[in-house]
Amino acid sequence: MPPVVSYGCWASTLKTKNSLHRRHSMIRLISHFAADNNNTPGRPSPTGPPPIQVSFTESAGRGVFATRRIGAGDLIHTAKPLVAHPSLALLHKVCYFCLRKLPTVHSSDALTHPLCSDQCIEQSKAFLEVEKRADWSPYNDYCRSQGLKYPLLVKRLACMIISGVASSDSLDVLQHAYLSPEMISEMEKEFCLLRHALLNGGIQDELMEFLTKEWYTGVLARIRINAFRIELVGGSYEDLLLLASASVEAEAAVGNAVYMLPSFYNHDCDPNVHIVWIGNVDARLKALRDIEAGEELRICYIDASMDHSARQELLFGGFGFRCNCLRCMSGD
Ligand SMILES: C[S@@+](CC[C@H](N)C(=O)[O-])C[C@H]1O[C@@H](n2cnc3c(N)ncnc32)[C@H](O)[C@@H]1O
Repeated sequence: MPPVVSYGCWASTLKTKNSLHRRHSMIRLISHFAADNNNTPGRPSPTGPPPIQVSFTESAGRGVFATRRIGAGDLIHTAKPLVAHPSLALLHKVCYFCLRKLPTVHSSDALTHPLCSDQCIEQSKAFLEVEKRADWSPYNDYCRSQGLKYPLLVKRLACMIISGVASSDSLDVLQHAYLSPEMISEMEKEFCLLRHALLNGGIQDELMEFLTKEWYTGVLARIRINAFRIELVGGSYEDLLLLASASVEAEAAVGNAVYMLPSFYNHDCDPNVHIVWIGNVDARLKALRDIEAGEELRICYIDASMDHSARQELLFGGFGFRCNCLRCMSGD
């Protein structure tokens, strides 16, 4: 198999402290992913690691590469979110933890935090204990009125950190967006609402030391580039109805989530991999065609049926890059 990494590039970048940190983070990321994959039913290879690795690309930062041949239609790996949150319009219709359409409600406070199973109750217990201490209506109302969805992910992450189930640097390894001074000052209001909600909920100062404006904007800058909008597919007729009613409320997605490994997939307007959500927020990465060892795996961030200039505009506006995929280079 040809090397997928330029070793010259590794040698020079490894000299800096930053890149050492990056490399350690990368190792952490791969172990995180391996653990996740081994715990997931229906994993692609029960005997070995998934057929991918994260390495540097020529012109799009880090990317995901095949370590062996992958067949069309193969499930490459699955991924659980680092953080997820339902759309505000569907708060009472999907599980507050895994975003599954609610079959039955098991939790005692079903109206504000409906959960779909004992497993979701267990996994959300720690951050919900923190979250339930605060009154979130001003924060949620502000997000609703401004059409903001990503601050909800920051709120959940903050509650996870305070409860001890996540660390304040858990998203640091992800690429961040450039934020203009205007964008940063627009975040002031939501940041203050978040801090006040937690302070008024009696959270001790020492548990909130991480919650600075810099932390808040840094997390949002990463979420902007790396969050996935979750649209469930392949479910029942009721799923389709749920999505239909959601779009009437101008919220087609059941929620948003950030993952570790899927965040390293670069974009291509003619992708060889797609990401799907069947039933809940757990992501499944599947090969769209045969992929050779050493080939980069890419997903499509946007609607690939748009024309060249619309795609370029959306990618530049939303993700801050000019797409260099073969399709764009050919002017298609
Ligand atoms: C979700 S991240 C993908 C992983 C990223 N390359 C990294 O190093 O973490 C998205 C970013 O990757 C880069 N990128 C992804 N697809 C690209 C493409 N087709 N052309 C140029 N840059 C791309 C852009 O900088 C974009 O903002």
